[in-house]
Amino acid sequence: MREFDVVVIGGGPAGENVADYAIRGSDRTALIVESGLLGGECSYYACMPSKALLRPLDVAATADHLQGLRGPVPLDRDQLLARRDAWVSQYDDSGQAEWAEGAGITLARGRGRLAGERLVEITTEDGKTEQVRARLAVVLATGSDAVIPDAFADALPWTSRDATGVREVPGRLVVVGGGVVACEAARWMAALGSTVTMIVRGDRVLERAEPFASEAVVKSLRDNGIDVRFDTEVTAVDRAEPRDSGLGIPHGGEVTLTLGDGSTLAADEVLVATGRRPATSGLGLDTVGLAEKLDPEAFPDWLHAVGDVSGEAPLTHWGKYQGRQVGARIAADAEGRTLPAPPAVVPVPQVVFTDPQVAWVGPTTEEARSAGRTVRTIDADFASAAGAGLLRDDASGQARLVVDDETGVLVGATFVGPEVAEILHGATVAIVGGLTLETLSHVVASYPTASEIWLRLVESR
Ligand SMILES: Cc1cc2nc3c(=O)[nH]c(=O)nc-3n(C[C@H](O)[C@H](O)[C@H](O)COP(=O)(O)OP(=O)(O)OC[C@H]3O[C@@H](n4cnc5c(N)ncnc54)[C@H](O)[C@@H]3O)c2cc1C
Ligand SMILES: NC(=O)c1ccc[n+]([C@@H]2O[C@H](COP(=O)([O-])OP(=O)(O)OC[C@H]3O[C@@H](n4cnc5c(N)ncnc54)[C@H](O)[C@@H]3O)[C@@H](O)[C@H]2O)c1
Repeated sequence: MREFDVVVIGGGPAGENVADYAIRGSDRTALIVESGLLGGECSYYACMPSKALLRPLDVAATADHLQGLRGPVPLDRDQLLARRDAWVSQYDDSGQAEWAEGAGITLARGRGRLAGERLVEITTEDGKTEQVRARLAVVLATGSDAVIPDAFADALPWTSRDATGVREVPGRLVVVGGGVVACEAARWMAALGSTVTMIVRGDRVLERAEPFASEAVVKSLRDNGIDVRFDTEVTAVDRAEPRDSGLGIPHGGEVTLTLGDGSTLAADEVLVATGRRPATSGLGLDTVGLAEKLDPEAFPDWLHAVGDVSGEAPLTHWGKYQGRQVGARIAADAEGRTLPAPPAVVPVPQVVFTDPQVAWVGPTTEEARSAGRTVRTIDADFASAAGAGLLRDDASGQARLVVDDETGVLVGATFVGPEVAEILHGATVAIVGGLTLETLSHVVASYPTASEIWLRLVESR
């Protein structure tokens, strides 16, 4: 039986990081078991292709709103899809496999499952099985799967994989959901030529963001011709000849959706963007006495979970952080070292690549108050900073800080506006560092950059 110090099931960003950090600079060994493409959902079907499709749209929207340039910038659909294909390396993971080899990580192609204490069974595509033993640790890093509500299952709807991997653009597309996938995908699908209707069961999109962020995104989706319908549910779905026609190609004939008020809506494809669930099925958790719903508290000391499967924030950067933390801990334990304690607060940042962009870190006002904190908010018009106004002629948006009322310490921040993705990190640094507004008043941003929004915020305190 082959033995490794660390065996990781799942080679997405979280799994790659944990393997790397557990062995780097040592003679320890690590195995990653991967059933799909090394690099995971993020690299081929999620973050990378979606952002490859969205970035040119951002640049075009900016160019269309800059006096001195003659717009509108035309979109070249084939070239946009070719850009996506380049960013997913034509769905070829040999570059990632080379990286793993260079990092000293062994790769096993196949599906992994626990088969007892420190044991992992690998089943290859041709049905062969092999058991391997982990001397130090087994790490679950299998990611998450798209949730498809029962009413949609027989219609073989598109999931985010098809939207990011789009090859044939459906004429009429219904997007179900009002979360991050729905808002981002509606945007690039409309730009590619679909007539998009968004069906949102609640009364706002981006439920976890500050309400002003949701409002700004809805306005822009509507300005881009997207029909956003709130408080609407789908009660039945019928499809002519559903078939598995392949990634990014409509999965059959016309789809008819029956809505809560009894009306119907016809479309050429329906994209289900109703959340994701940790990929724990078939992982053999029962072989070590664990339930399929992961409870890391119940884990034996040799077992860990990182990334989406852990049930924590389903974001690549968070999974990578977990991977670095767990990997470093495995290395430190093996070497008898003690790691420095992490900071008291490590908040999760999130960027939504809509137009305007939405970026936040830490709790929103409502989240902080429901958690029993006494906080106050400080708001500023995003365009009030000269550098923000210079980004594009129609620059607008809002910035909000959530501040502990007693101590003046920053606990959360939200930015809505062009390019705010790149402003967010300052807020994350300030929160991890426990900075007060008083200290932030000495943090000088260059003129004229959009970062001067911090000055406007601090001045309003
Ligand atoms: C459309 C979309 C866009 C997104 N955009 C962003 C973004 O811009 N920024 C961001 O931070 N996050 C984004 N996310 C979220 C991000 O994709 C995930 O948080 C991230 O991929 C999680 O990484 P992971 O390593 O936990 O899992 P994954 O990336 O899902 O990787 C898990 C890997 O495990 C493999 N696997 C599963 N089961 C087994 C098994 N039993 N044996 C062997 N291998 C197995 C899978 O094949 C896969 O390769 C997006 C998600 C979607 C759906
Ligand atoms: N830019 C980014 O960082 C980025 C981009 C895309 C996805 N992601 C990550 O991927 C995760 C999954 O994204 P998502 O948009 O699928 O999930 P989500 O949790 O963000 O949103 C799900 C949406 O579907 C709705 N919904 C849930 N069940 C439903 C049902 N049965 N019928 C109708 N509507 C229903 C919810 O009300 C919500 O509006 C997110 O949590 C996000 O962290 C991140």
